Amino acid sequence: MIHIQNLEKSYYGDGVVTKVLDNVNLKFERKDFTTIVGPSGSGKSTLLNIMGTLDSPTNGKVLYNEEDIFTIKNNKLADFRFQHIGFVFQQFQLLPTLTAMENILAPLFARKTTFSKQERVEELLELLGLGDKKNSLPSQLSGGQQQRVAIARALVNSPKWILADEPTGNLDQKNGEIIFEILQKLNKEQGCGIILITHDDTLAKKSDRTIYLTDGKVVDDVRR
Ligand SMILES: Nc1ncnc2c1ncn2[C@@H]1O[C@H](COP(=O)(O)OP(=O)(O)OP(=O)(O)O)[C@@H](O)[C@H]1O
Repeated sequence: MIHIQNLEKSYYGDGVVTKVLDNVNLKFERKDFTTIVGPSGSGKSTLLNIMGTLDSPTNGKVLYNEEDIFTIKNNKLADFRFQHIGFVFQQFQLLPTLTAMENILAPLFARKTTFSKQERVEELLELLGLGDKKNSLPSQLSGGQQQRVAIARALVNSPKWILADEPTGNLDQKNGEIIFEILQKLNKEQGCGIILITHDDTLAKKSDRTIYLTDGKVVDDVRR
């Protein structure tokens, strides 16, 4: 479970304080596919980045199974992220000079694993329908295929959570739906908790729960 308590994020500049997140309190369970929606600038990415330890709050706590992630020492934070969280972004963020297979393996570089890296990458390529693309460079792949490589990379260490910031934002509707269905399957069949930001209302309505943010505040929380 992820438990967010009294979360606040403010930016200070030119003598002005901008409150981007205002007293956010939420609990997330791994069984749910949760979407976060809201107008541009409402604080969605800031919230997800803080939940993923990519940014820090001004006040408040983020607990993973009761552990306050902002008390974890900096040198241990990368390990925490590696074990618990897979990130997926709108811009895919693949390394352009590495093949699909090498991109998927990148998070395991210089890490010892209890599983065979080669077997894991083959399994993921198969799962995401990329079996024939393992030696392709990102530039040789379509947007949908690049996003599937990015999802495989996020999954390589079997994280408990996937945090996805508009993963379908750069894709056409059909590819957006394919990506959404892959994430849905991961949630329902492998118990991977999904928290996904989207501007697409149709996709949001297909999720188990939608959190609505406006001006940094949770204004609605709908379960289906
Ligand atoms: N480093 C920063 N310094 C100052 N203000 C910032 C900084 N990062 C974000 N903000 C502000 O915080 C607010 C929330 O930004 P955020 O990216 O979280 O919104 P969002 O809901 O994800 O928007 P979008 O849908 O456009 O991606 C915005 O008003 C933005 O300008």
